[in-house]
Amino acid sequence: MHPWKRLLRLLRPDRTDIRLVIAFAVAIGLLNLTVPIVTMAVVNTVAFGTLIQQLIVLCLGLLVALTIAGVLILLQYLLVEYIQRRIFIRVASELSYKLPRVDLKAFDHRYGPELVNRFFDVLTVQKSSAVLLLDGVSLLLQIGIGMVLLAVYHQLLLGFNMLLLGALAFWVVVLGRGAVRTAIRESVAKYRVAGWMEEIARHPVAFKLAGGPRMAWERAEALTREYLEARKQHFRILLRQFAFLVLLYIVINVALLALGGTLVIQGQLTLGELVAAEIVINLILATFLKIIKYVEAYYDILAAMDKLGQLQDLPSESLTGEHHVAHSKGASVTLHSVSFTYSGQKWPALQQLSLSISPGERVAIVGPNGAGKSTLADVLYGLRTPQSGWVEIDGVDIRSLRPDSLREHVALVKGVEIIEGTVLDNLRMGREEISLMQIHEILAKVGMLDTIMAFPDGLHTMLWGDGKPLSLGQASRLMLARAMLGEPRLLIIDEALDHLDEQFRDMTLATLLGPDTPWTLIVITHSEAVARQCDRVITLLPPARSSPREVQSRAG
Ligand SMILES: Nc1ncnc2c1ncn2[C@@H]1O[C@H](COP(=O)(O)OP(=O)(O)OP(=O)(O)O)[C@@H](O)[C@H]1O
Repeated sequence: MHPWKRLLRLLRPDRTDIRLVIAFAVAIGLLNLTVPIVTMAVVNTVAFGTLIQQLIVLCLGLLVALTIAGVLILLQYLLVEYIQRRIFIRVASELSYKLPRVDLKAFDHRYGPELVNRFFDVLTVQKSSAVLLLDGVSLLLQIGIGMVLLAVYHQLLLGFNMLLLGALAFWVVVLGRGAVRTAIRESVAKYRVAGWMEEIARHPVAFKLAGGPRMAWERAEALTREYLEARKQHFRILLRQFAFLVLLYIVINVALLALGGTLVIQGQLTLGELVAAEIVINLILATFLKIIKYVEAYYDILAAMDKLGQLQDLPSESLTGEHHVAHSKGASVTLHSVSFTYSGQKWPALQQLSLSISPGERVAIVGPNGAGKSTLADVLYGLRTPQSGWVEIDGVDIRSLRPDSLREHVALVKGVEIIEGTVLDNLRMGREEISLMQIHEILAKVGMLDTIMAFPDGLHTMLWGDGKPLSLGQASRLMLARAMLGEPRLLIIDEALDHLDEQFRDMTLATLLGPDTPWTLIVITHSEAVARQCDRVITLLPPARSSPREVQSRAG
């Protein structure tokens, strides 16, 4: 979608306020016209030596007009402030609704947090739209009204208007060609620099390697060069547009003084009219040199909309489908010839995989790196849809279920995903119905209760995105506790137990395998000791590059 269309869509809910801002700008423009008109009247009054009372009346009239204009300016300022706030709220709420629902494949080739940096462009949209609405509109009106006024003074000045309009059209269409494209390219380059800085901060240990700082510097330098090149291209267009405005400013100034003077000499224009016309012209011309600032704001806003569009266009999971209704303990799982290939990959990660897991069964999935174990977990959790074959949970094809409904029955523990918040926030994850008693119980079961309670703030201890102040093993146990709290009917654990020491692993396993647990358990692991404790071990082999693979299964 063109950034312009995106902007219109974003501003649509504010259209009434925007119309008001424009209406105010028209009124302010008209009221400001009283300045040249009164000046003309004063010049004529003084020239003909009329009474002082007339001067007082003129000044009072001017005072009233300018006071009304002042009030309108304040109201306009207020409205634009509200529009800015609403833009922020709308973009923030749209994205916070969208991001948890984004289809995982959107992040296969892009790093999500880096992509989300584009949210900061909402500030550009806010600031630039304020500048354009407050000053840009009145500037255009000032030019428009000024031109009408000039046309009223003399038909020769009408000709001048036509020339001016032609010059402006040339300025926008010809000299401005490619400006939106270069503005977008500049902002892409800007994000690449920011993304690299983020990458350095994200890998503090890797960049402490002997060559790390040099690599960080060299890549930053290369990306900065790319940015400068993109900025130069954009600036070239701005500069040529600005140079044309300066030229126009000089030519018009001189030509109009000469034209006005000639008309006065020929008696076709009064002295007062010449002075007023000069004021009007100078008003137009003074705004001329400022136009470039607004044009740059306009290009920036479109580039920002393009960036925000990258977030708005992220594909979402479909929220259609049935709600899953099943109350039995433990879900059954069946895979029917499931094949899945990542986009851009030549070979499948899963190839014609068939297996069946009974309700309440505890199954270990083992296999070498790259065998497709994590991909299988993603498929079962509804994060990825097989290109062929299908998966049944409780005998229901998961394609016909709403993903959120499926995840009320299925939980996946994969990696360490600690969010910035308290321990309690991290455990509940919005499920306010989970009681403190349940939380204490589950923390004790994964051997984390003493650790958490030893922190001065206990359950209210703040955790940071990287899991600090928890160790990797502690954070993994917190992830397990988070999943178990939801009492899923299918619990999939992707290597989380492999991070634990023997004591905590056995303790957690005892909880996971306990006779009263409500789930069917799938544990993906590289640990023989973990696999041995399960009812059954399924070995996944890397997909044969030419023929369907075998699934080996043995009792645990
Ligand atoms: N996001 C992705 N995009 C493209 N290919 C991927 C992606 N994720 C995994 N793969 C590929 O899919 C195959 C299976 O990967 P998967 O992570 O499922 O293996 P795994 O058995 O879990 O491995 P490990 O034991 O190392 O965790 C691998 O060949 C991998 O390169």
